[in-house]
Amino acid sequence: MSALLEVSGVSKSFDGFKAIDNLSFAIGEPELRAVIGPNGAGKTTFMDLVTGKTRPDSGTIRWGELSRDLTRLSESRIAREGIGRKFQKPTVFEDQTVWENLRLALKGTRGPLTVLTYRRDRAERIAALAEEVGLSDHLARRAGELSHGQKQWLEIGMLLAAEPRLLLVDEPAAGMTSAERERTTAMLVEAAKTRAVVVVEHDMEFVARLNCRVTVLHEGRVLAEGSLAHVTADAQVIDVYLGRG
Ligand SMILES: Nc1ncnc2c1ncn2[C@@H]1O[C@H](COP(=O)(O)OP(=O)(O)OP(=O)(O)O)[C@@H](O)[C@H]1O
Repeated sequence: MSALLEVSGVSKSFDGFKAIDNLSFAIGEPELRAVIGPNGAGKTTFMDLVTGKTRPDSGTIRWGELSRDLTRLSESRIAREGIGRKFQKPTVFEDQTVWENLRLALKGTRGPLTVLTYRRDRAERIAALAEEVGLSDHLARRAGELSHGQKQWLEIGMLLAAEPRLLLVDEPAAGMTSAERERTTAMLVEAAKTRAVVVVEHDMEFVARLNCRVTVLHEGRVLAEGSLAHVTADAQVIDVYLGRG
C-alpha cells in the first residue's frame, strides 16, 4: 500500500480561528479509513480542503504518483483527478428511475466505450453498479420512491460510476435503519478493496463494523490514529471525545 493522498502541515483559519491546525496524515491506495472527532474538530473542513472547495493558508496536499499538489488545482480539476465526495444528504434525481440515475452518472465518464459497444457496455456497467450497491431489483423504480438508505446507496453507485481513486463519504449511517447500516458497511468495505475510501462518521458501532484504521481529529489536528481499539483506549481521546455525554 503506497500513499495516495499526503496531507502535510496544512492549516486553515476562519476569522482568526484555526479550524485546521498543522494537520498531517496520509491515506493509502487501496485503503478504508474512518475519521472521527467531536463537533468542530475540522472533519468537514478537511474534506473541503481535499476537494478544493476551501484553500489552505499553508501546507500541501500531495496526490498520486506525480505527487501533485491539490491545493493548486481547481475544484473541477480535482474531481477529474478521481476524487469523489458524498455529502450527508442524498442528492439523486428523484423523478428519474434508478437506471436513469446511474446512466446519467456514467455519462461523460472515462472508459473504453466505443460507439459500437457503447449501449451494451453501458447496460452492463449499470447492472454491475446496481449490483454493487444492492439496487438490482429496483432499477425501474423512481429514485424518489426509494427509502433514505436506498437513496444513499444510489448516490454511492453514481459516485462509483466515475471510478474514483478516492471517495470521501460524510456520515453515511445517519438516518439509516440498522439493516441498512449493515449493508452500507459491506458496500464501503467492498468499494475500498480497489480504491481509497475515507468515511467521516459519528456512529461508533458503524465505525467498529468498518474494521479499519481510525484517525481521530481534535481542534484541527490528529489526536490519535490506529485501530479502533487503540484509539478508544487513548486517554486523550476518551477525555475530548468519548467521555462526553
Ligand atoms: N466557512 C467557515 N467560516 C467560519 N468558520 C468555519 C467555516 N467552516 C468551518 N468553520 C469552523 O471551523 C471549525 C471546524 O468545523 P468543521 O465543520 O470542519 O468541523 P466538523 O468536525 O466537521 O464538525 P461536525 O462534526 O459538527 O460536522 C468549527 O469551529 C467551525 O465553526
